[in-house]
Amino acid sequence: MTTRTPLMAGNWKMNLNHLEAIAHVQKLAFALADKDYDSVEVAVLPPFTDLRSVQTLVDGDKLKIKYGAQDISAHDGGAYTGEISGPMLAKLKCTYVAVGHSERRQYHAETDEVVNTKVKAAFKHGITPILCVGEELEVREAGNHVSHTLAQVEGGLKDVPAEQAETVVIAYEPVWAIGTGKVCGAEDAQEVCAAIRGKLAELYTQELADKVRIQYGGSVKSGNVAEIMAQADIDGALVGGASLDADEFVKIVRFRDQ
Ligand SMILES: O=C(CO)COP(=O)(O)O
Repeated sequence: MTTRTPLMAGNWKMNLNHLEAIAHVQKLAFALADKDYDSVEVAVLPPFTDLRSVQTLVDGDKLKIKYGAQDISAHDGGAYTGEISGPMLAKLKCTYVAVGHSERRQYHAETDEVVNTKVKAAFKHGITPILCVGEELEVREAGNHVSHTLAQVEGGLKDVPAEQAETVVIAYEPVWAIGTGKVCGAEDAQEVCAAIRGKLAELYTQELADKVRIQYGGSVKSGNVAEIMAQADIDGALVGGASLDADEFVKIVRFRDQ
């Protein structure tokens, strides 16, 4: 049997300045016990301006919490005003980076091609991409949610070799469930996550597909996380709003108690 350690990651989006970030991570560190980290990997994805502060705290206090960024430049350096490169994130010891979040696709016109170059940039610098995929409401209503999402998986992983792809994290986040309070039904989420695993098996091997962690994201809270995590192909959650409340995020990490 494959054992995939669940990954609970808090995507803070554009919330919490660096001082608030320190206070928030300290609260999480205080509340989480060693036994929590034994069975779940816990990560936060703060804004870029918080990363150095979070790194200093995690290093200084030897915290088990992991952290990462919300985006990465496709380029390693140069005249790209406003962008943050893989080497910069690697220097900050980021474990993860979210790539292709629907808000980047929507507001920054990120295509699957752009997302693919960012996935490759992350791997090049030893950072694990959390490849975000998921359909808009019209797509689901038209019944095309599976094919739409699988095309994003295939596009995001184009020409990514198996030895890298086996460590990718995929986050299935139906756009209509993000920040809306409308959680995707656990079985509906499972349908798409199982199809994503099937696609990975087709692109690579079943063995590789069985290793990859697939998260669900979209209005995850302590009240619905247990049902979501009970699904066979869901290996964690990418949590937006609820991750800004430390107590609530800790309850999500302890989904087995909910
Ligand atoms: O986009 C999300 C995480 O990346 C989900 O956001 P919410 O949990 O606020 O719906």
